[in-house]
Amino acid sequence: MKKILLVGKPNCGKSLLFNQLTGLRQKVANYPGVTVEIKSGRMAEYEIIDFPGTYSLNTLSIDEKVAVEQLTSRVKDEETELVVCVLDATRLERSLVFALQAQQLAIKENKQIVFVLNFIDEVKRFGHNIDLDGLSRELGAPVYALSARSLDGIAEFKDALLTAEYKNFPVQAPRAPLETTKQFVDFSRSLAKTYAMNKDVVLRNQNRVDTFLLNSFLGGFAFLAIMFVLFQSIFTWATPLMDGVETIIASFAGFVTQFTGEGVVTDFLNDAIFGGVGSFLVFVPQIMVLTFVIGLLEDSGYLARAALICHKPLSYFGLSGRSFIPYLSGHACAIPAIMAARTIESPRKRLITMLTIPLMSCSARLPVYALLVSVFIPSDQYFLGFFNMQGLTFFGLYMFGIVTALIISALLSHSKSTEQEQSEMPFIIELPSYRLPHWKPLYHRVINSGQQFIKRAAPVIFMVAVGIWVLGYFPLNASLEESWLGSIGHFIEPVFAPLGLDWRYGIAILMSFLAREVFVGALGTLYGMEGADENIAGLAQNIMNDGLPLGTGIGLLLFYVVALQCVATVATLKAETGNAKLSWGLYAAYGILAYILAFLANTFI
Ligand SMILES: Nc1nc2c(ncn2[C@@H]2O[C@H](COP(=O)(O)OP(=O)(O)OP(=O)(O)O)[C@@H](O)[C@H]2O)c(=O)[nH]1
Ligand SMILES: [Mg+2]
Repeated sequence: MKKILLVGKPNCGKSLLFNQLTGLRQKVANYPGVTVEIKSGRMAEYEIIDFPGTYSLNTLSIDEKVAVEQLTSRVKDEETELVVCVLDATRLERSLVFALQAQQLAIKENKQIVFVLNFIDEVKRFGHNIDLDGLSRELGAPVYALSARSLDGIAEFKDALLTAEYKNFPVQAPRAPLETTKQFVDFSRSLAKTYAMNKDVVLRNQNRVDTFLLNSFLGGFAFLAIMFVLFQSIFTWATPLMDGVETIIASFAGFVTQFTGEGVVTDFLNDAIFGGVGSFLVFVPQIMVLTFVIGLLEDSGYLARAALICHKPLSYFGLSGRSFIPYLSGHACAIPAIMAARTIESPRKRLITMLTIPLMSCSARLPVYALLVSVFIPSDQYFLGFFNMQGLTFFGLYMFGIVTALIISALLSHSKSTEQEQSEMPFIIELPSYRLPHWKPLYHRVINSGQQFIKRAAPVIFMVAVGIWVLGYFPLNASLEESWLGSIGHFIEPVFAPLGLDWRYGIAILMSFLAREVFVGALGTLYGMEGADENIAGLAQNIMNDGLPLGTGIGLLLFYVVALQCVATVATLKAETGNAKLSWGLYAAYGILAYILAFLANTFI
């Protein structure tokens, strides 16, 4: 298939353009280094390939190096028809250096290249007009202007690609001789001077906000406030939605079981389906709220600033400011976060970041946290009369994960050798413009997060719920305690007794090593079978009736903060580090640490 390559500097809108051309939904966000892997999609008879952003072809960081190697080989590929080089029209000078290098590469392979000036909506808003023909003559290639966001000029550009109109333009070199790096930089500067809008205009608004947000004292304070609001909102905003889902499931269960009458079918539906799978569906809104809040932050332009503010404090723990973004996105899911760590320049800091990302409280932990917090922390207690205690505990759990990750990072980086130290790269990050988040990708991301959560966890939870139910139902007419499940449970009980937990929790915890969310589904099924049918989705109330002490509850929560119960994360770690032993070792190590913490909390609180 004929291929079109989409290249350009980081954060110039390649992925948004890719999405508009192919109809796919690649991740788009307002900081450099969002795309770390090549992705392809189709537009008519063409295959469009979205590349990770690169500042230059002679580059420093690992992720860019990989991208450059891929780019070089793809340009050589016979099927490659065209290179589309995307430029940020509001930052022309910075975009041009790479653009000119990419052009040189294309010319060498006798491939056609076109330039796309993206962000034309912003350029227009500033009242500036770019002379496209003039720029095209200077560059010796066709130049198109468009906005991947407002869709201005997209249809025309698509047309130009489909009709291969660019072929009328012979492959030729730019006007200036380009050999040394200085010549590239000088030519970019002179083009920007003639064609780009006045830099001061763009920077003025931004600088006003940044004097506050990047100020070492106020900025630090603002950072903490933003993080606090972020984690609090997951709890407070989602509560009414979760109550709504709970009510829907309960009434649906009532409606369905009305037809099945009394007997084994109703028991099964109530316990395994509504009690097991249903009690986990209650948490879908929370995952969507979390994705929404992280998405807002990612698309606003603040993240790169946060990375900058955090660079110094993080470096005390052997990490880099660049670790901040993977850490934050690890709160949604560890898998993309581990991959995002590719943008970290230093191999050692990258490894440490990857090994500690699983301690960030990912969305799969949310159901477990929410359930246990509502059991152990009263909903009507306030700290200083203002902060809800449940919300604060939630925040505390996230913090516990982060602090543990920092401590482990510090310990790991302690053994640094001088040779490795010398190979460390400087921390550089480009600050993007502040922007109102784009609703469409954000909307898709939020919906997608809910769907993915269900898709990933529901089959496992379903199987576990059914498995538990069957084992618990037989031998017929025996109590749960005397069932097959009960016998297995009592066999493993001694392992969990030091944590203050009985065999039912033991089963739920063991099962949750398949995936964390299973804990909720497994407990839901178990309680359903114990005859708490009248309160299908009200699992929290059922656990509360058990009267477990606070220390046990906190121990259980800490266990879930630390344990690495996600096989997919281990697989990603294995792929990214190339070290299977290390990855499974980490799975075991975090499991043991989690157990010790739960034991200590149960014993001493
Ligand atoms: N206003 C405006 N915003 C845009 C336009 N194109 C992209 N954006 C925004 O710019 C940011 C970066 O877009 P991406 O598509 O992620 O950029 P990218 O080039 O793929 O970035 P990397 O993957 O990091 O190299 C996002 O916040 C987009 O919503 C545009 O034409 N106008
Ligand atoms: Mg991208």
